[in-house]
Amino acid sequence: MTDFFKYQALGNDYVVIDPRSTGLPVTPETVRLVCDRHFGIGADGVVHGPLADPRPGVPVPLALFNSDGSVCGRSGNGLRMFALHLADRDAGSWATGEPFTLRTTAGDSPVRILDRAAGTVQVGLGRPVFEAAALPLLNEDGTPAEGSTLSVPLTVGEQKLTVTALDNGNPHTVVPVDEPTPELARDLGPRIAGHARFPHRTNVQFLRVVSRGVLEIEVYERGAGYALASGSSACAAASAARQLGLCDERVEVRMPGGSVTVTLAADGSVTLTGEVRQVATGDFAPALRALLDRTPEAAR
Ligand SMILES: N[C@@H](CCC[C@H](N)C(=O)O)C(=O)O
Repeated sequence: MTDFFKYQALGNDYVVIDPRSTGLPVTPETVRLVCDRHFGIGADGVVHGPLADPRPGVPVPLALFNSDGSVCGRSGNGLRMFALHLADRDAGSWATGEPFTLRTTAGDSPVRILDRAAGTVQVGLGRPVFEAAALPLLNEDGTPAEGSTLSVPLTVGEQKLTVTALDNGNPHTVVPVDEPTPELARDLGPRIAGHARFPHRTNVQFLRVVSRGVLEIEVYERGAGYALASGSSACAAASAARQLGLCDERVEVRMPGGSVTVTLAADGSVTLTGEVRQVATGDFAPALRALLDRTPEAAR
């Protein structure tokens, strides 16, 4: 039996916990401890699945968690890592390169392993929604905002920003800037992510349009903090740039951990393609397993 399978996508790392390999109770507390980079395995999040026996042609359910223990509806990188996990562990129809579907609280996402040796995996994230109610977004007075979220004003402390917000299974706020830097993401990112106008919080991308075919972003993730890469963030930045008329239907999105390709179809649906790699597989040491089994939820 194997307790965990660790993967990364351009440095955005997740621990896959497969209930067929371990009986570990996956709760917000156990996720926080597993993701702790000093006392646990260390990761930006956990993928828990499959939550039902995988059957060809049937969406495979799974759950996604950020490193702070919060549940998230979709993870462009997490879904692609789990797809590779199914191919690595189960082989068969999961490894043929034929598309299959993963199911999370945000809905169904088609995935496809394009090149197993190179770790090239693709996921479809559907059509993003640029509506205030979808995020949700509040007005400054705390009432629910309505209408489009393209180029809306957002005051953060003394700064008056113009941002584009959207939902692609997760809430995102794209901030066009002249120069995205890690320092900017670490400083302004959390103040936007936890802004009172986002009652569910938001992921944040600082965007520079290099050309109509190349975008550059720095990412501060809701529930995980500064990230070297993020799949749904790359898709959010590309979708916003497309809506604002700033990029073509196929763009390279550059992040500190590397680049992905985002394709924006005429119907608005978004597809992400990029590299995913397995990092490690292993078992929790008895001391850690004892702590994981003793977390409040696990103890119930
Ligand atoms: N890293 C993920 C996004 C994870 C979820 C996000 N932090 C949220 O809470 O919405 C990705 O690659 O999409």
